[in-house]
Amino acid sequence: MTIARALTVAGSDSGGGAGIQADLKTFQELDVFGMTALTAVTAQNTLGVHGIYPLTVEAVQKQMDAIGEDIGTDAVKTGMLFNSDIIRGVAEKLMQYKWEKVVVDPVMIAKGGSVLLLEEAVRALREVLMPLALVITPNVPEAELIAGKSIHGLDDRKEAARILADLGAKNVVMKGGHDESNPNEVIDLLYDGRDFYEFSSPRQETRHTHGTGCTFAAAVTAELAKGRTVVQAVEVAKQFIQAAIEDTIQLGQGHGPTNHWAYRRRQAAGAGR
Ligand SMILES: Nc1ncnc2c1ncn2[C@@H]1O[C@H](COP(=O)(O)OP(=O)(O)OP(=O)(O)O)[C@@H](O)[C@H]1O
Ligand SMILES: Cc1ncc(COP(=O)(O)O)c(N)n1
Repeated sequence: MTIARALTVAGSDSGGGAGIQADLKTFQELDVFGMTALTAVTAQNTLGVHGIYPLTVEAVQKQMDAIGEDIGTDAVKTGMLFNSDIIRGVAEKLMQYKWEKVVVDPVMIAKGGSVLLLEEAVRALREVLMPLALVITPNVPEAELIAGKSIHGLDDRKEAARILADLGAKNVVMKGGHDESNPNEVIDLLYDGRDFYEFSSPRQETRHTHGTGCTFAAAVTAELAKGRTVVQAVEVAKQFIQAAIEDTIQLGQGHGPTNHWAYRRRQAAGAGR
């Protein structure tokens, strides 16, 4: 039996809703064998981030070597990278192993405001990592910072997507969760350097959205690992995150995690009809 493989290079969320925990759960639910290279450990729950403990560049690179020299991978996702040294170290390994299906989720700030990417690292993200990205998945504040442009509504998002593509990302998915210009819908916008594609869903009224960004990007990565096109992968990821947000599981006292089982259960229920 052959199985698609995916590697996530990201931080650990002890609360299980975001970071490598969200990525592994998503890979598993989409029938992809998940592997990890940890960049940092966070002490985190639904109320916020209570501690950040970054790993050394050597530790991150050794983990990537362990995968590259033995198991290999069909796609790679990057999440919380924390500082410019880690970004440069990760970029070096992506090039060494010629991993080309690379999804960069430019994680910067956690829900409660904690900094998951130091300010000094934004330049390295822009200059070193973005040119290696097959897909980059910024939310609105991340896109504003990378593109150096304020964003209000869909036209601004399109303009920012063009700027990000000019920085080297082959495909840009501008996520719409933070775009409050449309109160009824969440539109994720894909730009492939030529055309725009819109993926829309009803906006859910919920505070249980911790880890939506990680989960969405992990689903894109899993589908790419299985050989889907970028458009197909984003389509599945949108359905996956919509199900995970709708079928809420209500854990913790703050921003709770999403439901990583929901998509598979819906598929199974649909197949049984
Ligand atoms: N209220 C919502 N209703 C439906 N879908 C949503 C909602 N909020 C976010 N999403 C979806 O979740 C994914 C992540 O979107 P968002 O723009 O919030 O990214 P993010 O800010 O990186 O995530 P997070 O808020 O977890 O940090 C996108 O696919 C988006 O469409
Ligand atoms: C370790 C870690 N990585 C990423 C995020 C952001 O998660 P998201 O933007 O998906 O809510 C997080 N809160 N913790």
